[in-house]
Amino acid sequence: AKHTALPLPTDLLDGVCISANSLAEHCRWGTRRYRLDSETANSSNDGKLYRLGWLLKAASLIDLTTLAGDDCPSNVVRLCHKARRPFAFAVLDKLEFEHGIDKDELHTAAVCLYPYQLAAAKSALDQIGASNRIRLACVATGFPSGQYGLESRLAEIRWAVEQGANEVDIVINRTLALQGRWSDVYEEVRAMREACGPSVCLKTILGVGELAAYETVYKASLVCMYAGADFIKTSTGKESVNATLPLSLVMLRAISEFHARTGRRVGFKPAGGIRTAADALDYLHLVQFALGPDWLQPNLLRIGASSLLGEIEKSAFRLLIGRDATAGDLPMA
Ligand SMILES: O=C[C@H](O)COP(=O)(O)O
Repeated sequence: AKHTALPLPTDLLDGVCISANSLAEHCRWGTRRYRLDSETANSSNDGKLYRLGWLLKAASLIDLTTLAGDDCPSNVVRLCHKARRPFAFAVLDKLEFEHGIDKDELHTAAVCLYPYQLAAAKSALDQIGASNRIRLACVATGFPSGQYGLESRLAEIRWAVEQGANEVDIVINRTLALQGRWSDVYEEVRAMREACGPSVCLKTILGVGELAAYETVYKASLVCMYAGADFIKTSTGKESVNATLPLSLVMLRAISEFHARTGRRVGFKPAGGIRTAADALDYLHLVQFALGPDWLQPNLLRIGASSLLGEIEKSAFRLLIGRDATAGDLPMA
């Protein structure tokens, strides 16, 4: 069951103060720990398997995204196929025959699109028998700016749900957040929660790069969770600053605070600018450190990314096949 809104405690946002130093220290440490260099990974079998395991985990958490003005059914259908078979056949065969991994179990968590592309994606996923494995996510509410009247933003959500979206990624109204009008942010997100209905997953995008201060990111995170968000998401990918480790840590601390106060587990979705395999592993580590290993599963963690999967595929190819992939090795990338 998806979350419902809870009343916003009146003193919730009083005295919030976040030290930039503690965030920076932790994020530097996190980065060092998971960046196995390719030499270590190639020379030691343990290092190789360790890295491979984390790469497969990262791939399984991706919301494979296309959000371009020139999206058409052709690239949307290819994206759905890629989500279902994320790696080249040479990689899948090695994983199956040498590591006992069932290649049917390897796929991304979701595809994420504009609402207009939902019909094409839904029919592609149905056709390849993947609708029960890969979630159909779409952005809504005047993405990416959110600078539209509430009624039209709510109508977009309803239309997306009618088109078959299982998950809706809304943007919060950054104007209200920057003005500190938290009860208005809460009411808007609560209305969006209602527009999704009880079975559609609501992800709230904060647009952290536009929120100006760590405290604002923390408060926006809490307000969205009280309003019924199932996930809080960093960014649209369209701001000039998107996901970063320190801003993510602020959101993870808010998730932890919310969990302590209410017993509810809310998911986290870093998105925007996460491109390399090492970036992805940094985020997995950060989440594991801040919230524990329970959060490393698709109902509590997603990575929103358009090009990351191709980089993970190249890393997996190098580890398993022992050379760099050429364009012909990765036909659908
Ligand atoms: O939600 C996902 C983001 O829009 C993707 O951003 P990206 O293209 O920088 O990976």
